[in-house]
Amino acid sequence: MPQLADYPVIATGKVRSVHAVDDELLLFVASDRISAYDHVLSTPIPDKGRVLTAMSVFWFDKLADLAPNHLVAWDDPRIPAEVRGRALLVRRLDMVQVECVARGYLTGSGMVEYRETGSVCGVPLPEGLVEASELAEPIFTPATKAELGAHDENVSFAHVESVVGGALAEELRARTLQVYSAAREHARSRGVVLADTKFEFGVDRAGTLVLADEVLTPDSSRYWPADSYQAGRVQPSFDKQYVRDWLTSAESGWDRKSDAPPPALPAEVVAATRARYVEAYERITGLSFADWPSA
Ligand SMILES: N#Cc1c(N)ncnc1-c1cnn(Cc2cccc(F)c2)c1
Repeated sequence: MPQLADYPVIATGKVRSVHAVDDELLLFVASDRISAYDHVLSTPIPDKGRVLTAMSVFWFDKLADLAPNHLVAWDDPRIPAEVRGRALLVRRLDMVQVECVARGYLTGSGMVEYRETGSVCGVPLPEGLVEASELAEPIFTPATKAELGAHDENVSFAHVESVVGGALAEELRARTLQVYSAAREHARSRGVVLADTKFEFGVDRAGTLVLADEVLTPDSSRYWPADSYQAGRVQPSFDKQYVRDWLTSAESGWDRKSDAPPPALPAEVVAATRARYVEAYERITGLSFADWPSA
């Protein structure tokens, strides 16, 4: 049985990494680390990596007719036992260097840009929109990948065309909006608002556009509880609100405007956050997390 150390690291993020298995295959590993307020917290959330991996697998399968994806296997002897359940065997692609974001609601960096310019990524929007307003149609708001720790930079469609060419830019936009719309409809039927999401694509040897990275996880998307949705205020995050509320409470003793790193999370916040990740998975998939493989 292989060890994770046998597979050289080819990419690392705040909470995940990509390792080389052979010329054709990579191992995509999700950790239990959680980030909040642009900090990776010192306290892991048990099973977060497994829940997010299970969610990607569900969505890859659900959306396979709309978009070919890079998933090869999630339970395979080439996956080291130590990361079983939180690692995916994926095929190596030529990655497109554009963060493909779809937004059905106005929040985050989109809201900031709208307040300043009345548009997002050059897409003009109606006047009078407020925090968390639902958009009449979802919009493609691409970004360029920032260095580790910095925020991605929103760019225009014309910029994407200049980077990848007109045809591929149009295909990225069309596929991003198509997959977001299908996922959003399913999530809404399960009582969850999929406000926005970020896809990464690659191109295979045949020149086919392939959905890669993680997809439609709470780390790559904003999920809000539908029953408390109300435009005009910042919505509670389905998965991270307990962490955010504790970190900004007097109890934590932390000042998010300071340079100090966030304190360790209390056990009850960790447990409640783990439960929210499992709840998100089970509500969206209708499956039991207990059936998902583990180390
Ligand atoms: N997925 C995928 C993939 C693929 N199927 N083929 C080739 N390269 C990649 C690949 C390389 N880096 N990233 C982004 C990235 C950065 C940092 C950490 C991460 F986990 C992931 C994606």
